[in-house]
Amino acid sequence: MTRPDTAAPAGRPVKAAVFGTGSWGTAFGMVLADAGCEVTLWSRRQELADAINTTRVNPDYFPDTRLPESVRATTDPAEAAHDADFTVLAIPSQTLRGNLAAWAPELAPGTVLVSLMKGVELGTAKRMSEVIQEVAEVPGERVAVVTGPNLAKEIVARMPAAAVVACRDETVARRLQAACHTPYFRPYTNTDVVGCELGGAVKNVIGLAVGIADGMGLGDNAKGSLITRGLAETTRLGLAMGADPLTFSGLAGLGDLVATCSSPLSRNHTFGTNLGRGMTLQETIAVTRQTAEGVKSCESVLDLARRHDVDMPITETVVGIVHEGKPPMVALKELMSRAAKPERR
Ligand SMILES: NC(=O)C1=CN([C@@H]2O[C@H](COP(=O)(O)OP(=O)(O)OC[C@H]3O[C@@H](n4cnc5c(N)ncnc54)[C@H](O)[C@@H]3O)[C@@H](O)[C@H]2O)C=CC1
Ligand SMILES: O=C(CO)COP(=O)(O)O
Repeated sequence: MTRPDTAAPAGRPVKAAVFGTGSWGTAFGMVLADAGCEVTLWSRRQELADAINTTRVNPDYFPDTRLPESVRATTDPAEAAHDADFTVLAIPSQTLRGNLAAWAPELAPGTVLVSLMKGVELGTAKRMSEVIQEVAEVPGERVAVVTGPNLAKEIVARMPAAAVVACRDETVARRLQAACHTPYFRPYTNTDVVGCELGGAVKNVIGLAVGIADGMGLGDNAKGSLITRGLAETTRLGLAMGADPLTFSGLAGLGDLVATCSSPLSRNHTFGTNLGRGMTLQETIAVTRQTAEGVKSCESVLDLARRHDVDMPITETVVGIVHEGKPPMVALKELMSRAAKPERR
């Protein structure tokens, strides 16, 4: 594939480095390769990089999926980053700052940094694109976000999905859109980076809430109510932070929320279900082998809400259950007995 814009040198394929060889890093690396990019995955572990290079399979995450020939792996950040047009970050949100500080000196000049992460940093309440700009010292125009209803296990099976590619600079968004567009993966562009990132981070928290309700056996009316009111509180926060409210009725908002809240493949939903069934936090953490971002980000989302003076009762309830040991039944009673109010306020 030649580069999708005239600004880039012609004559070689688009190159992408993907830092993080877990579920989404591996799956998105496959999407990029299927779209014609040359992809280098960065892995923490040599055995995993070796396995990918020799068997074309990531045995830890997708043992039944053969990765395209144009995907290779390395543990050397400089080798992964070399000459990359896109540098994709797919690690747990709370580890981004430290990791990126180490990788920053190796980044290819002019590379576009792409966040796949759906979290908010604890302590600073910063979105991932803000952390990237700060640590890599790049302008917002060189930072993009890919988000939407993209459960990695379905993507590696090449099942159809749409997504959002967001960047303040629409030309950059279009370049990335072209670099990851395949017959099964349909990316739309958006310039509302704030809204797209908030949609992804808060849906994990609402996914936990819906999971808890499912685990408690509260039924589908409760689920529909939580999804809708969850979207309402996400939109309230977004408005306070300057996002476009329409973003939340799109793929980064409603689309992702519906997929997460209805799928047993969602780690956040499953985490919540286990809590709702009566497992303790420690037991639930022990059986969750992958990243469930909402568990940490519920606190940073609530922090953001307080900084912007926004009421987020479902997020507050999730923090109460997950981090303050509040029994789900007590939390439910509190949520249901809040003062009556109009729907749109
Ligand atoms: N799995 C999915 O379906 C989707 C995940 N995401 C987001 O992508 C991000 C990554 O999630 P997944 O790939 O699913 O997680 P994962 O748990 O499957 O993989 C995380 C990867 O990061 C690495 N890692 C863990 N701790 C690290 C550290 N301290 N330093 C460096 N590397 C570390 C792991 O070795 C692994 O390669 C999250 O923010 C998640 O919300 C977004 C869309 C879909
Ligand atoms: O973000 C996701 C789908 O788009 C994945 O959700 P989980 O992290 O809850 O598995």
